[in-house]
Amino acid sequence: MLHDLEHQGWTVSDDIIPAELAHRLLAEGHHRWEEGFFHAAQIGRSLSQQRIAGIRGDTICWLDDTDPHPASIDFRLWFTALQSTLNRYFYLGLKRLECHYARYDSGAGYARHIDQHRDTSDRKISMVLYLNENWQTGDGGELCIYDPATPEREIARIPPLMGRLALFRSDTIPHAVLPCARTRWSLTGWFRTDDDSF
Ligand SMILES: O=C(O)CCC(=O)C(=O)O
Ligand SMILES: [Fe+2]
Repeated sequence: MLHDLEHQGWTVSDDIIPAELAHRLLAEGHHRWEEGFFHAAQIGRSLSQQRIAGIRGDTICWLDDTDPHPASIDFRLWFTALQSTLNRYFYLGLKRLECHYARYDSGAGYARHIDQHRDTSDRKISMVLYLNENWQTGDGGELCIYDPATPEREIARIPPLMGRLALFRSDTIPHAVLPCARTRWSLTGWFRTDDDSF
């Protein structure tokens, strides 16, 4: 996995996250959704933020340090250990992960983009954990990875299966979410090199 991340800039694993943790995270996502904690996702940063549903159709719910949800707390422990591994292996100096639930309604997707914002390089590694049970071929919603040198060229199409984890470089890897045919759940995060601003 680390080898692929190093050499091709992205990697996928189906067994790195404990299955019971993924199921608890999905249940927690449903709960947060039902309680009304999701809001429309935006594109870009602060003042330039805009919502263009045609480009990015998900609604999101950020995790924060003070969340009392047991599954989130366990997930935080888990990705902190992953962060240590990435730092040991790549000397990246990662300090924290910012992370949100994402829920794509049927018909929604996310057009091709790169995760690192133009004016800051603090996002180093992107992580997406998929939380969809019984996802079928016709359900769409695949993560598409494109060639960094030729962004029109698709090099992988990854169905968002329950417990699957994708990791990729935030600065170089163009990717997109194809429109899904049913509700699509995930947790998306970015390992960053800056301190929390609070
Ligand atoms: O959910 C995915 O597969 C990718 C989401 C994504 O690219 C993003 O939120 O920046
Ligand atoms: Fe992205």
